[in-house]
Amino acid sequence: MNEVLLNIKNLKTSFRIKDAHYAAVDDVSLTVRKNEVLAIVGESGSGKSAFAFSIMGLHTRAKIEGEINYKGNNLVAANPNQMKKLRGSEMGMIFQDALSALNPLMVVGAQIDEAIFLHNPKSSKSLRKKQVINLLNQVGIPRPEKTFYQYPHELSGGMRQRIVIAMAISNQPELLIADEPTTALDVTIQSQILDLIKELKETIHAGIILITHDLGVVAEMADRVAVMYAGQIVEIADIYSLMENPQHPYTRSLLNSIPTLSEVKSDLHVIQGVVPSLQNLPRTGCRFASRIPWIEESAHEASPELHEISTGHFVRCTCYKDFYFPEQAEEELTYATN
Ligand SMILES: Nc1ncnc2c1ncn2[C@@H]1O[C@H](COP(=O)(O)OP(=O)(O)OP(=O)(O)O)[C@@H](O)[C@H]1O
Repeated sequence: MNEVLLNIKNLKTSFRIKDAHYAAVDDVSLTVRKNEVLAIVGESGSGKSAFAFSIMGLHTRAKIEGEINYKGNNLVAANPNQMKKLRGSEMGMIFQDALSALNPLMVVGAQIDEAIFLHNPKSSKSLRKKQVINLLNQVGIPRPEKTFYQYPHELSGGMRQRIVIAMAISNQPELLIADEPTTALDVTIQSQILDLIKELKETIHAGIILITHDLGVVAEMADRVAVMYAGQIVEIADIYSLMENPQHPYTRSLLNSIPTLSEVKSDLHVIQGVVPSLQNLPRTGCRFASRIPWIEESAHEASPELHEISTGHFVRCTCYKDFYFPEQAEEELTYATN
């Protein structure tokens, strides 16, 4: 098995709202190995970005507790300068919105050049130019020499996202975080960008955290998957176990929402509702209980833990054992009486 790159223990990221702190990431523990893609999935508001920003040291006002051990150093204790050095060199991030991640007043080649220069100030200009052209080639830019001198607004959304990826990998990061890297793109471009990220895993052997709300993307990309709900991991497993044997009601609902060509999926088997706002998150008991009110209260644990149901496959709370979709019970009843 590949070496552990990131070992996160009991991470808690809280934001101050009025007079109190509220945890958007609440007691998350996980590892990321070299050469693996760990996908983090969950609906909007489940805490995925807050988690990613905590690792990269990008929160300015949040209170961060727990440990983020990266190659043996706890990043929670690192100062802003140390984090700045790590970002863009050993750790790269691909943001959702390429346009706001790029400087509109600078040609894209110069922006990638700057990323390289920042971490290799002794490298010569001509060598850096060659590196930029190589990177542009690597991310599939058709005419790198021309694109070097173009401004972000002159490029399409897909091309801009490739530039952001080129910047993120310019110093061969060991850890790459991609936060919804394809959300803003159309389907064809989306699959090209995903292929590119897959290729990066092969070529730079980075550990990759891929954040998405799209389980279709996960199925295509991930080695392991962590499902987040209301700031907590509710299920974590390797991709096969998660897809073949999802257990947590939330994971089962998310999977049912993926349309497939071979199967007509029932809308009825998708749990309705949204993640509560930060101030309204239930902090005791099963956080998902209010979305599955038809499940007996006694099925939930008072303080839900992650249970290992098979090697490396963990599920939070005992409610998964008694869970059913209400219409499923009705369908089964109809079938039995016909
Ligand atoms: N700076 C902040 N101050 C206060 N609350 C915040 C802040 N950033 C995020 N939150 C809240 O924390 C919770 C988690 O947000 P986060 O952006 O991490 O979710 P997400 O799963 O990444 O969602 P999305 O897919 O929409 O990006 C949300 O309730 C959000 O409103």
